[in-house]
Amino acid sequence: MADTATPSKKKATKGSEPTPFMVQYLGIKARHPEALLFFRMGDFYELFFEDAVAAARILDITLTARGEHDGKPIPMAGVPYHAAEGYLARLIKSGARVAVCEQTESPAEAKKRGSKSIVNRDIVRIVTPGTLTEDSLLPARQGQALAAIALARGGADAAIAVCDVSTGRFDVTAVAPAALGDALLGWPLSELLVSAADRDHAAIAPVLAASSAPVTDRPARAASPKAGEGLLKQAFGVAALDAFGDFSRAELSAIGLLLDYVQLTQAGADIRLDPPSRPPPGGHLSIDPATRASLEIDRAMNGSREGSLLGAIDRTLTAPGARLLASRLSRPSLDRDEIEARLEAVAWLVSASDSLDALRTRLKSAPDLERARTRLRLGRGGPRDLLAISRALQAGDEAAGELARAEGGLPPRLATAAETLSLAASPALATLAADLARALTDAPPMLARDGGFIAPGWDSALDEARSLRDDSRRIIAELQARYAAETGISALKIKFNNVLGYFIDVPARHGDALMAPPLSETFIHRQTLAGNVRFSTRDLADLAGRISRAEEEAKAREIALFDGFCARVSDLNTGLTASAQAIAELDVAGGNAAWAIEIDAVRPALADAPVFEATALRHPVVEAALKREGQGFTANDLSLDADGEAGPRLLLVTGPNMAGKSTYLRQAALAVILAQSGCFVPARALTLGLADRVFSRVGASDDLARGRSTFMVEMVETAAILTQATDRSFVILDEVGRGTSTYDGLAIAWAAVEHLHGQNGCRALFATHYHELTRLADDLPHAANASLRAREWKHDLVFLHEVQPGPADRSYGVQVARLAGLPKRAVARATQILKRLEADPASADSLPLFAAMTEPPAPEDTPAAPSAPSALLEMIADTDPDALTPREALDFIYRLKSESKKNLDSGD
Ligand SMILES: Nc1ncnc2c1ncn2[C@@H]1O[C@H](COP(=O)(O)OP(=O)(O)OP(=O)(O)O)[C@@H](O)[C@H]1O
Repeated sequence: MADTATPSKKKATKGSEPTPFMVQYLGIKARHPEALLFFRMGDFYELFFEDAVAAARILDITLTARGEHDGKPIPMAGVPYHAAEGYLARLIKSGARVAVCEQTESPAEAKKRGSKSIVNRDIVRIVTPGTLTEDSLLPARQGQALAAIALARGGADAAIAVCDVSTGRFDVTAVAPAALGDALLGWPLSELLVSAADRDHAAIAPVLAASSAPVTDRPARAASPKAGEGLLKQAFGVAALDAFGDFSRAELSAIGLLLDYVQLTQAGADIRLDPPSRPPPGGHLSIDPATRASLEIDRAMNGSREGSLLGAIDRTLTAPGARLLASRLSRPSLDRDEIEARLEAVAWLVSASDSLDALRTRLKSAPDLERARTRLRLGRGGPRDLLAISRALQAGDEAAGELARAEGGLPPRLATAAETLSLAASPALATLAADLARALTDAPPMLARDGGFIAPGWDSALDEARSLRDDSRRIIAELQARYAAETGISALKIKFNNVLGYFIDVPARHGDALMAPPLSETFIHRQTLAGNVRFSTRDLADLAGRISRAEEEAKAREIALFDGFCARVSDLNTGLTASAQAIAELDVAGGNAAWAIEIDAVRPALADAPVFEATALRHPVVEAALKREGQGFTANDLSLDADGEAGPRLLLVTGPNMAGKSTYLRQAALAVILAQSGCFVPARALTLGLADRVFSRVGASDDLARGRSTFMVEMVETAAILTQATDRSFVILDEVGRGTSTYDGLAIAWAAVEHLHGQNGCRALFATHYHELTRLADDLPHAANASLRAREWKHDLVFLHEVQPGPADRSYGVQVARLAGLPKRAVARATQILKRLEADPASADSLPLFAAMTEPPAPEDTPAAPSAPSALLEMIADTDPDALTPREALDFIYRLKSESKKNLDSGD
């Protein structure tokens, strides 16, 4: 219930003296002026002053006014407590942060301190984009990262600290200051912290400018290495940091910045993170944001997951598994042993399909253990989180059992995960899982205070309190029957409401009888309404007291049991973390195996040499899209070797528009990413020397938000590639130079190819429409040409999507334009111009080309009038699909194929 000390009209101040309520409000607000203050008043969170105006605008809720301050009305807006999460989500999404201020005592407690006392309140949490834990505010299948960056030794050293407060993950990495931006890549960043002292440093400013996540400034003192060390020791209850390894000053500074903020946003509550982990020695395959976007790794161009690589390959069944897969695809590995271990697990499951099916059936029922246990540790969990832990442990144990049953030895990854999940090997977790399964009801409420989640039979004190409560209810029913008999009023009822509590209710016409002796000795009048009169009795009051005491006792007992379980969860945190990770590991291996079987993918072979040798490689996303439309995908080979031995270092890819150049380029880059993430690849075979970076520059796109033109974006990205690619990198460049005039574009593309080939020395694919570039293959020792085949057939262009050695013969741009529906007149004119240009390139400068067309050109290449049906069409028309056996249908397809080949070969 709210206290009454709201800024009501009556209590409004006329002059400068604020009400006690206002003093409390302003005092709390002053502690976090940058956050919107959600001020708890009874069943609402109220916002005042500018906060109310901002929230009303963002949430589209009513802005009212309540009372006055400094002689002016106080703007006010409110959201119901029970629906607060949805409003919070919208505020956070709009970039706001919210300080949640709760009542820390009941109005009754406040009254005890004095009749005019107002209820004490305090901030319990600051909700920011990087510190969410609620399921409803977080995408289940995606992680979130709160990162802090810091410098030390005058900017000579740098470090990042990253955590996910919803799962407890905590990572610390020392990096070169120039590599700070790279080190942040691949994290699903939702908030970035920086110290005011570092903000303008040359190594930091560009990182902040490029950050896709909101940046939060923190005072310099929060980034002191000393403070970082202190917080780290305090958070993990250790006297010395030896257990975690050595930390540099920059690392401690980043840790300090991060932990201080976590503590601040949890309003000083204990920090609940897992011990800090360091990155693998080799680091990760680095993928910059432009490459990530153009390869559509976790998000398609339109921003959705569908159409992305992740969307196409994700077959995981649990939320932790989905998050692990997303993080692996975002930060593929550079560590050959690690990659082989992941691949080994997938390969084993691919070959043991019975175990795979059984494993996946078990994992299907595993809830999000990772986030559930973190919420419980943060004091934000509920009975449903306890149930999630019990069910996940159970499912994990069953999954481990399925693997243990399989014949032959398990690969190390699966064996370790199965061992971790086997409850027989972890008695404490086994007991916790069993206790929770017995103690909890099947569908417990979200919040512990709603009660009713402990099953009967678990706790005798609770059962006793409940039976007392239920008993009392039975006694009330008996009392009602007795009073009805004694008074002769059959309509007499015992009812309950929040104002009177339990009372006796009779129709108005019987009221007088109860108010007159002798009944008035028993019945005490409470209230007269239009149609009813209400009474109480001493017995009823006694009983009501017993019921409410029993109810309170039952509730308190349930809360105590809940707290007990939370403490056990906290004590078993290390084991639960390991279980959550093991479930994710099994789920990713199982999901990858299921996908590999489904789309016929193979295990990539890893090599020392910087090669990429693929047979029948496919593009997983384009193939899936074509399959949905009932069309097939043409697989292609590709052989590259940065050393120039097993194949060219750089391949120039030409071919008509729409022939499949971009697809060919991208599928190669995606194969590198898939393989180094530990996934199989859609090919018949792939041998890969690990790449340190993948770069992609595909298609032109404006970055209007940052005020850059298409061409500028293209050049900035190309520059990044030419300056950063090493001989271990893998680069795809598509139509670089297209965004400017022909000669400038050609010159830039030319120089880029030479640079990649001679300076960077990396494996590269370069798609271009500049035919002149194909000559480079003659001059550069490790460059070669390849092209995508297309055929003209009956005035139409047929794309074969097959890659062949050598440059494309011509570009077919005009034919593609016709396919796209350019008006016939324009197509005819384009053909005319093209012919002249081909005959005499110098004519581009001479007149009639750009003069208006006076005479329509002869429509020489407009499609012919419908010709006699081709043999192919006749064959199809003559066939009745329903009359064919499967075998005949297959034969028919072969005949169609051979007929179509005849047509194409004859150029018909
Ligand atoms: N190997 C393939 N097998 C089947 N269909 C393909 C294949 N490659 C590409 N396609 C189809 O062709 C379409 C165009 O491919 P893509 O964008 O790669 O062509 P492009 O040569 O790069 O075109 P442009 O030069 O106009 O950019 C794809 O959307 C896909 O539907």
